[in-house]
Amino acid sequence: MTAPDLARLTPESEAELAFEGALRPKTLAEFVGQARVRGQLQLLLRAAAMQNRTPDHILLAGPPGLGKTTLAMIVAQESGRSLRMSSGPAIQHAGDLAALLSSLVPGEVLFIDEIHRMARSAEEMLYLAMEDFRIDIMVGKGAGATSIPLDLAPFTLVGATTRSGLLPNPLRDRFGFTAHLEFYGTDELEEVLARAAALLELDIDRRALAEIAGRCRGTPRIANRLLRRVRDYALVHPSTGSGEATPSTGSGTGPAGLDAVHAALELYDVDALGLDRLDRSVLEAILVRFDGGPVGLNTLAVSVGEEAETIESVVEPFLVRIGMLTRTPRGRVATRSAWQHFGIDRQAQAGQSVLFADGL
Ligand SMILES: Nc1ncnc2c1ncn2[C@@H]1O[C@H](COP(=O)(O)OP(=O)(O)OP(=O)(O)O)[C@@H](O)[C@H]1O
Repeated sequence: MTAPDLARLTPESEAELAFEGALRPKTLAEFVGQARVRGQLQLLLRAAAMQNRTPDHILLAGPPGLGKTTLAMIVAQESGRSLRMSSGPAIQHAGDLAALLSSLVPGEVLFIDEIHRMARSAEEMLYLAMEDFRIDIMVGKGAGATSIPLDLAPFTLVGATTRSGLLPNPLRDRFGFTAHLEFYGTDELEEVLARAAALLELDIDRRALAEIAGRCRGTPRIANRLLRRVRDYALVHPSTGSGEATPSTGSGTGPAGLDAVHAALELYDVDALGLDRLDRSVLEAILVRFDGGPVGLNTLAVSVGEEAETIESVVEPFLVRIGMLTRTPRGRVATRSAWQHFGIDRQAQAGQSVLFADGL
């Protein structure tokens, strides 16, 4: 049995959703990192407040777990408006969207997660709604069909996407502002972790936090998830504390320390760079089965038994960012760092592949 994927990027259970909810920053000031995006949003919200109008529509683009939902909630909170949440996969017909839009109260913030997965017919309805706060509802079919215009209450749409390239240009152009969320630096992640540890009243030493920060793929969701597993580990194995007495409890084991982090992350199959089982199988497939590449996305997906979309939107962005993978017009190619990280000798590997190709 393989270890559960700690670094998988969507919340996996009700308990995890509740855990994420408890740790979500509620204001822009509490939101760690992404300084440029925070500044841009602040300006946009202040200008709208000064003119007493709904803020412009906002598109949040970036890999999963970087804070898009959190920012949508903050936009509503900071502009003193209520938030309605939906997602692209839940809007499969224009009628679904019409029902949602026509029930918005004036000034409401509508958050559509995974907006790139909305039905095409709904997308087209959204163009008019975003621009003129109006939709046309089709009644009847065929030659007798008529369209009835319906005025909507003004609203702010906040769309989130992990694949902004899939959004049609007319939709992308209707957002007044697009925020591109970047992976977080280790200092920022340490701050995210220190904040979460304080909220969870978890006693953990600074070196342990720094170690987790370096192993969470630049992603706050994974940072919080790893923290939770380390907390479990330290609870079950109190001897993995830092050894320093905790002033508050007087306990001899002290705060959770580096040993707990190393042991918990090894148990959950997260390596020194934060790569998890899927990251490693993608890289190993490229290195061993395809001689380092180039290999096409679909072939790669079949070879590791995973959806191409997951590889493209979840696995690759981080591997590209840490310089292990490049995308070329001919396919994915592993870099020298990837060969080194896996300790595979490129020449020896090429020799083996020739033998296989010759049927020897
Ligand atoms: N800048 C941040 N500071 C502190 N915590 C953060 C930050 N960004 C995200 N988090 C935490 O990470 C978790 C995931 O964030 P969120 O749900 O907003 O990500 P997302 O980008 O919407 O993910 P998805 O694309 O899967 O919907 C939340 O628990 C949130 O508290």
